[in-house]
Amino acid sequence: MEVTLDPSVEIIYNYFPKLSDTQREQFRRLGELYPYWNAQINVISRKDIYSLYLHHVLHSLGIAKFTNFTPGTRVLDVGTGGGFPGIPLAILFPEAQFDLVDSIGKKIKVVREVASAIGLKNIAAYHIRAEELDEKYDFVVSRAVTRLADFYRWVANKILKKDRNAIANGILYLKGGDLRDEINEARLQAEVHPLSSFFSEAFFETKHIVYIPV
Ligand SMILES: C[S@@+](CC[C@H](N)C(=O)[O-])C[C@H]1O[C@@H](n2cnc3c(N)ncnc32)[C@H](O)[C@@H]1O
Repeated sequence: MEVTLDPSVEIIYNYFPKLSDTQREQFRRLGELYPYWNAQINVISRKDIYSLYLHHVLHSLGIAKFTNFTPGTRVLDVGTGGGFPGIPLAILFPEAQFDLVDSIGKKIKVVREVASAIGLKNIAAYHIRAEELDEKYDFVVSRAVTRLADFYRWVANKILKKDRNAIANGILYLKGGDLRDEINEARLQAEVHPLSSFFSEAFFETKHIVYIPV
């Protein structure tokens, strides 16, 4: 399906200038695959698909400006929807291993189709509720799923004890808006990092990464 995305994939290349040819091609292909799949199974609002690279791909990669994932790191993306933030992160960190889960099966179909079309080998996608998952990971990433207090209850027991990265294992949650109430409600020791310190576009002025070491 032909749609003109604004901005184009160049915004990803500009913020991540060291990508390999394979990674550049994988990011470019997302601009064809998501409009195609989204027309059949809604994973991004119809209007927002034009902002795929800014609102979805680059937003997901905010986590990669905050931390790297060393080879062998295991990452769980809870409530991944069509694959955000999991798919952009799996492209960027081909030697880390990503499990993407969602409670809606048809969204997982989109994740599998996109991952397979771009030859992503470091992803597995499962139709399962986060609370039912019985695995452990170095990091749990997520965007826009539920309030932090509930989220923490779902995933705190899924974090491996032994750290293998520069930052301690834990939760990396992409959030917008005022977070103080949510963090206080959850009684968590959380660090809030504004994405505007990594990206200059106005979209990121209200966006944050919440990092909760577990
Ligand atoms: C607003 S969407 C966000 C999707 C994606 N993370 C994104 O940012 O584009 C929230 C997603 O969380 C999923 N979800 C909600 N509760 C869940 C649970 N308990 N376990 C797994 N997925 C869940 C929903 O099915 C939905 O796809």
